[in-house]
Amino acid sequence: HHGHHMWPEIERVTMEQIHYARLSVEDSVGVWQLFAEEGEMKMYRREEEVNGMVIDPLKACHVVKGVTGHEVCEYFFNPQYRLEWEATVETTTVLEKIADDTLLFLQVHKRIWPASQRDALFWSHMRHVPDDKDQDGPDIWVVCNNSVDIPDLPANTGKCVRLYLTVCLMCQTFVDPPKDGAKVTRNDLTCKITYCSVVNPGGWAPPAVLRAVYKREYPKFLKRFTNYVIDQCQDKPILF
Ligand SMILES: O=S(=O)(CCO)c1ccc(-c2ccc(C3CCCC3)c([C@H]3C[C@H]3c3ccccn3)c2)cc1
Repeated sequence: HHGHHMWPEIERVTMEQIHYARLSVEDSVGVWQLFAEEGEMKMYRREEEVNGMVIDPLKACHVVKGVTGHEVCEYFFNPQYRLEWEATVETTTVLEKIADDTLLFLQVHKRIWPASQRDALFWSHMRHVPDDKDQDGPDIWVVCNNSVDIPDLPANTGKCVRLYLTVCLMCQTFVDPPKDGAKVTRNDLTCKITYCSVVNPGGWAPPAVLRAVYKREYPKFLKRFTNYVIDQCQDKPILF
């Protein structure tokens, strides 16, 4: 797939998003506000507007027991599971298989009152980031979603307003080695999840309204997704 014309952008955006996901909210540029906290899940946002449109960057940090980062990324990436956990997506279509780990999606999102209905055209790339030099480096899996413009699929021609997104789901897996060489079980697994997203709604909506929708929808979204993965994995062999 390295011959695909989108590949240089996919490579650049994925590596850039991994860099930003790894920055802790403490030492990141700009002020992150904690706007939601539920158990291990902490959600931060920065208030940013472009041409009067809210595009608040979001960073969510979550810790989930009993699954690996590979499993979390697989359920996020693979279109066959999408409609089982994505409550705000009406239809999802794979327009092109760029590679086994890279797909081009066209998604129609459900209308979220009072905003008009949105669609999104984006590539989605899943990658296992090799450990650092030493063996016990972090075991990281990521999925990066990034909007693209395709002349044959122009924005805003039908009923939907085209939104623009850059999303990165980064997962780090930790295994607590069980006593005396016993087999690793799901109880020994901890997955540290960092979810970063910037969504440009593509058309003006009242900032206060959009921020209320973000505040309500993002915690629901990440909780529903992670609970879905835990549920799907619990009686399956571990995928490291
Ligand atoms: O992680 S993904 O790549 C998963 C791919 O399926 C992803 C997640 C979320 C969105 C999305 C799309 C539309 C909206 C807004 C914009 C104006 C009106 C709706 C929002 C804001 C409202 C926030 C939100 C957060 C989570 C779920 C839905 N709604 C988010 C897109 C892609």
